[in-house]
Amino acid sequence: MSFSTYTETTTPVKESAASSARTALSSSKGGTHLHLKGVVKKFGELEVLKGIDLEIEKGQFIAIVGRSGCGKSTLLRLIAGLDRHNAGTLSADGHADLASTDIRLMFQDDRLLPWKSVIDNIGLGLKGDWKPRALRVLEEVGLSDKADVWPAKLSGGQRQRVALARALIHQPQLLLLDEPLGALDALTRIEMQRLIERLWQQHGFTVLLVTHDVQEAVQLADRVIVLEQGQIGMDKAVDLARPREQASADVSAIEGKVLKRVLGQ
Ligand SMILES: Nc1ncnc2c1ncn2[C@@H]1O[C@H](COP(=O)(O)OP(=O)(O)OP(=O)(O)O)[C@@H](O)[C@H]1O
Repeated sequence: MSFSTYTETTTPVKESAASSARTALSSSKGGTHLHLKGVVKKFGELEVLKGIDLEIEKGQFIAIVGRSGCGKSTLLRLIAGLDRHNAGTLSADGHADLASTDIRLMFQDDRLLPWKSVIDNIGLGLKGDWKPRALRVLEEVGLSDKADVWPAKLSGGQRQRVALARALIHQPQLLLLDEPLGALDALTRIEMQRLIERLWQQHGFTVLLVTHDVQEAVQLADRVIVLEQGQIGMDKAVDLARPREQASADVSAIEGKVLKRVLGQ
């Protein structure tokens, strides 16, 4: 995937024509969206990803968990096109690269520009009459009244909502979330989890969420993938009705299995 087709939510340098023209994806799942085959990533002598094979369906919510340093962020960065893999292939919708897929990436650090208002952060890099769309996505994330506010005046949770809005305005097909809720307090985190789930259900984009929180993974995802030592150690389907109660027996049972695997027990 070339850098020209990828824009981080931090630096949305272009408005993708494909994105504007594309109607919202159907929320129905089906068909392979993302296909990774034998993906290897090395940093010098260190082989971080050792031949990842992964098929993700359109509209699926995937959570990636695993011990610190197992390669979760590296995998996301390869899919985002921020880094190059050493071997294997990554393709989307049958194309030999990810060039035709609109991908947005969101980090734990919201990376808002402090010298721009909320709405100007959302419209960063966009051309034409983007303000009505920016106001719409702000409404979707529950911040209609914050359009003209400086980021410094917002709470951590509100800033992450703006970061989400900044991704949403591009109508992404694939949303990559790298520990986006890691720095939030427990209650704000739950609110954000619900928001992400609702937006995913409404928009139908595919989500890859990297998280350290196994409970969060099981609560939100259709599949939880455990990365261990650069390989997929577990690929667990979570076939539970939504919304899922944090403390429900079903969630806890799957959480226990995944946690065991993460801990290598
Ligand atoms: N640019 C880089 N140069 C050299 N080594 C790197 C680079 N990026 C990551 N690594 C190494 O690759 C391994 C995997 O890193 P990565 O950030 O993908 O792990 P992670 O699973 O996301 O960890 P964490 O959960 O702590 O965020 C680590 O050993 C890390 O030090």
